[in-house]
Amino acid sequence: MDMELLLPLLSGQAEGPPVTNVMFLKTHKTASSTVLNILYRFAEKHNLSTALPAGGRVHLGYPWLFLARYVEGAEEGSTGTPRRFNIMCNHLRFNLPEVQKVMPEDTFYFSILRDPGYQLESSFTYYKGYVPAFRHVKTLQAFLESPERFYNDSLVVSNAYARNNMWFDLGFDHNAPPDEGYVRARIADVEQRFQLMLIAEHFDESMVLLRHLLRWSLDDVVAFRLNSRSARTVAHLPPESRELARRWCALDWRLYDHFNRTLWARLHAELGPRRLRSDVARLRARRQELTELCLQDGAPQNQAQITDRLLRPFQSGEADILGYNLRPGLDNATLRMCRRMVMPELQYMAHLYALQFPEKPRKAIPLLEE
Ligand SMILES: Nc1ncnc2c1ncn2[C@@H]1O[C@H](COP(=O)(O)OS(=O)(=O)O)[C@@H](OP(=O)(O)O)[C@H]1O
Repeated sequence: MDMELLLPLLSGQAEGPPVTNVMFLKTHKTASSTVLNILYRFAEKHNLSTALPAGGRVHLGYPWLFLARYVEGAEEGSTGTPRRFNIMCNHLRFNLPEVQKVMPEDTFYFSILRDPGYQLESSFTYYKGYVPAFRHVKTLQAFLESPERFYNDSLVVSNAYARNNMWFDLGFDHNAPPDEGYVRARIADVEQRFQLMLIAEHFDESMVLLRHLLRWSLDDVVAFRLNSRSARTVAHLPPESRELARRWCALDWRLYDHFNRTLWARLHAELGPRRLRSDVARLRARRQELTELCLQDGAPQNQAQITDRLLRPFQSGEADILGYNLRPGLDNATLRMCRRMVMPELQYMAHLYALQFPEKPRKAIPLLEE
């Protein structure tokens, strides 16, 4: 008997080649940069094409609804139709017909959600000076006590980060009243298009299911936490304020609550509790191994501590965004692998862009040009 053929079955891995056409809707402040790193690494490893922002841009037209022309090289397809890509994962506001112009028909669609009680706090710190609704209020608690004093719903686009940001990213009206029929209809739309919605609070379980559905290897979905804040810049809201945040972002709360429940139902249906436990344990053990192999001090560092400028993450608002130093003395192959795991989003995007479009001017990364 050919053991090679049996191996996927024995390890519980679904049969068939890995899925290589993938669209990830990168929502905001939801652990989406960690997922993007996973997708960029997969694209590079398999020499896949990625739908990258055109020219000097760093996202795909956000916060405007996505258009195919925001993608570099989309217009270069044969017979007048846009070119198709394997992987799409940069920030965009979802607009299915335009996404379908650049992604193949058999694309796997997925996204990630986070409890708005935490997502909004992360957003407040990160976008404090940028979002009109946050600009003139000192704390999120003060904002949540009387949001109508600070929030002008006619500033639809610039205030998108201040209310129901995930709903907005999905392309819906984030100021709509949370009426039952409306909410259910939009959730049904998401269910119809997206094969999977990950949950940031259950990141490892989410990765295990993603890996199973995409038939990827364990290392493909092992990642370090990217874009996290130092403890100093995280505000711990009291439970009442968290509740207010969930009420203020009622559309996001309904979305999150629904997909949190369906994630667990799917984990049990697709994997079962024993396999889930053992897969999560394997994922964590492998991450621990790679932490010891790759990272100096095994923990994230702030901007000033990161010695390699190319590994410094973009900073925003009042958030102190952390990155990593690599262990010195790594051999070339290990260094290459570890470097990609800690490379911040903008730098990795510029790197992929240069690989994919060698004839075009390099993407300029502002924070690296001091
Ligand atoms: N693996 C994992 N599990 C759970 N949470 C994680 C993970 N990776 C990143 N994070 C947290 O996600 C927050 C950053 O989100 P994003 O990368 O989506 O931000 S961004 O919109 O791209 O700027 C940021 O949250 P805050 O620290 O609360 O700001 C990260 O700490």
